[in-house]
Amino acid sequence: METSVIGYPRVGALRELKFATENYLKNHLTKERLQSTGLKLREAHWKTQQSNGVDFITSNDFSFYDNMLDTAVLLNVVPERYRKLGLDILDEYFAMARGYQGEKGDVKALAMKKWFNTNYHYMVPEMEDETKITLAGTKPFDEYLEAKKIGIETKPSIIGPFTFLKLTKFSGQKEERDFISDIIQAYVDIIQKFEQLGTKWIQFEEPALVMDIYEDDKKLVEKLYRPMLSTKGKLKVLLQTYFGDLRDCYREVTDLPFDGIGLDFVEGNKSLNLIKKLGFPKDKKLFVGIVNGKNIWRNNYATTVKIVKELAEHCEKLVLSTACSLLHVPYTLKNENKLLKAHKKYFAFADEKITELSQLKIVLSSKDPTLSDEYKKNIELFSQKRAGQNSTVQSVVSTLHEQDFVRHPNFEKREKIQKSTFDLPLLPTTTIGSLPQTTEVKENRSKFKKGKISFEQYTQFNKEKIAEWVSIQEKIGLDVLVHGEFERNDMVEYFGENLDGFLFTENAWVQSYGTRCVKPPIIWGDISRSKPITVNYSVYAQSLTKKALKGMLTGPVTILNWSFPREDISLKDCAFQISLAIKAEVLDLEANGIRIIQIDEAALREKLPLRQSDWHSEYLDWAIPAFRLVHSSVKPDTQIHTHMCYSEFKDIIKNIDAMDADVITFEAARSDLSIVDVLKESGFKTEVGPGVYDIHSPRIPAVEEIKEALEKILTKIPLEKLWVNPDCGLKTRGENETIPSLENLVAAAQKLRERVPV
Ligand SMILES: CN1c2c(nc(N)[nH]c2=O)NC[C@@H]1CNc1ccc(C(=O)N[C@@H](CCC(=O)N[C@@H](CCC(=O)N[C@@H](CCC(=O)O)C(=O)O)C(=O)O)C(=O)O)cc1
Ligand SMILES: N[C@@H](CCS)C(=O)O
Ligand SMILES: [Zn+2]
Repeated sequence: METSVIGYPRVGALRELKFATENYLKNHLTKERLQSTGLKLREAHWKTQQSNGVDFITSNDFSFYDNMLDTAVLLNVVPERYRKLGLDILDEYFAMARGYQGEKGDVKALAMKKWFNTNYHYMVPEMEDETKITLAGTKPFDEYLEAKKIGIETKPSIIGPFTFLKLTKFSGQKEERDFISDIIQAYVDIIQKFEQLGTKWIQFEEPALVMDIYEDDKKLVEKLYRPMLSTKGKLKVLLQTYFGDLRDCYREVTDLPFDGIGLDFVEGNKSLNLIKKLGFPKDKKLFVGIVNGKNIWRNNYATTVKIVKELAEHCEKLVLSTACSLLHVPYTLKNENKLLKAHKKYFAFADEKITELSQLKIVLSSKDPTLSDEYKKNIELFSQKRAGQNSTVQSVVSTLHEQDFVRHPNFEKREKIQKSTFDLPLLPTTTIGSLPQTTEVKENRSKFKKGKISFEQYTQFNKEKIAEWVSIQEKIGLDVLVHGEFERNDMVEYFGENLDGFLFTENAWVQSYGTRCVKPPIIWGDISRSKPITVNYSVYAQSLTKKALKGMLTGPVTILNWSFPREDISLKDCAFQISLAIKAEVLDLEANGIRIIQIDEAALREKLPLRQSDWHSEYLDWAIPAFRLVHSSVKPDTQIHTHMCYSEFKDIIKNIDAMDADVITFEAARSDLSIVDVLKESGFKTEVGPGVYDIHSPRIPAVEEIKEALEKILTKIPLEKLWVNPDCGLKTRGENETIPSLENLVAAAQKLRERVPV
């Protein structure tokens, strides 16, 4: 039996690529040094997989920013505004990713969106009417040859044409169908080029096939792949799907002349049944996605062996594979010195997952898999009961009542009460919470963690920073202030560190977008709060100003979705446990005089099933209540805000309104304010702050630009419902970018207020 890895992480076990790229972007590192860091990482990654006996090692899974962006550049899908800058290829690439403001021009970045149901974000390709799709790059070929040079035959991976088209934005009059013949030709050229290079296998990634697929899409798949596959000669083609199953198009896909098809048996609930019911073509290899690429718990060998045995009855050629790219898990447990052995043995990061693949290969190749040592050890591990139970929390969750999820009085009454309590101007200005995490802010935390400074010194620094920024915010003229989140490494990891039931890591970084990474905490046991978490800093910050200052919390669904969740209890129960802990924090903030509390639910959509038919039964029916439970007991004049970013909101907008917050801020500028139409059409009741500028770009938005955005929004949203704020938190920005941007935001709001008759 062979093994395959769909993709390997790329940022470096110690985030080498992040630091090199950020230094290059600050002009602290040459292009050559950046390129050589990339090459070293690629080689190391291939060798790790080779030494673990992986048979299908992927190339072109590396990227300096994002694979979707790489594919766009490869296919010549580069909007004219970036070409016009006249930059070299790499800098043009970064301009698309981050925007550009300099001597050559001023352009915004491409839109950024969540990659299916993960916390990874991709750059949205933009097709203009003038775009001519053609094979315009050499990256996949170059990287294939690099691996070959060191003696490793890889399967190059490229986002497939179906997924590429489905995730692309068409900015002109032309539509998807106008680009089909060109995209086919470009992919034919890719196939032929690999054929010439003597490549054995190529992988097309098509996660969009696990979404709801209708007749038109099935026809499109056929239209794209038939001609592509007719030119493949000796080259073998693997169609790799992940994040779900192919229930809508299984027959059509298996009828196409692929040489291998990769299916997901972790998230693909129906994959096994599809094969049992409809069979699997004898001439194709089935790549069995069985090692979870998104969570860090060890693979259960008994379950895997059972599934593989069942599959073997229907398929002749099986290849064991990861269920998706390992991009979504950290590199290795080897760099975790603080996790106890007793905990570590339950986990598998990317490298340990590769070891699991090689163990499973041996286990499954033996006559009786159940007799092998590795199998027995694994059975033993899964038979042990883990510590970490909290019966009080379990019993509170089990006795929750309908009324626990309802806030009184209703929204309309609260809105009136709050308008008079807060007496804010029209178009109140605010920010999303975090303020620049400068080198000093990070150093302060790092010194405290290493024991170089005391808790008092650490806290004192944060308080000084808060005081400095309360004063800056007042000077800028913002109406509702924030304390700045200087004490937080991350909005989820921080709460994980302060709640019972979580474990944390030292180096378990996972890429979220571009050079930015997160260290998701691990949910080990039942979750509870033993002490107030944010009250001291919030109360201190509020004491410095007469203006309202928002208490800042992360919501239960987001804490759950951006952690590595347990697999032994339901997500619903786990979410409710977190709700109760955050609810206690909300009530403490309120009791200590904090009158506006923001409960971020940036990841609300993340675990929403990719298929609409599964939404309610599997997710929304507990995710929305989980949020309502957190704020249902606050007073009518306590204003509850929430915030969301980088997701598709359109189809769940009514559910978002049903969260029953008083105000919601959305990321919008990065996706062309498309949310505004949705808000209007849905009759959204909650007050809203669609972000008026993109915070992931170093660009400083001009007053006029923000004013225009606001004017556009005001054609759809009533003036008295509108808040003015950036897209998301400002932690990734420098102070020199943040202050002028916020000054311009306040000036834009001011100009519009002046036009309103009193
Ligand atoms: C808002 N978003 C978030 C998402 N997911 C989260 N879990 N959190 C989010 O805020 N998803 C959607 C969006 C966009 N995604 C992100 C993700 C990550 C960042 C980000 O800025 N990440 C930082 C790391 C943050 C952190 O944990 N910092 C730690 C450690 C800092 C560190 O590296 N220290 C080094 C020194 C290096 C240096 O830079 O000086 C050391 O100690 O050796 C901390 O501050 O303690 C990143 O840099 O990637 C933003 C948006
Ligand atoms: N309060 C958080 C939300 C990010 S989604 C922040 O401002 O960083
Ligand atoms: Zn956000």
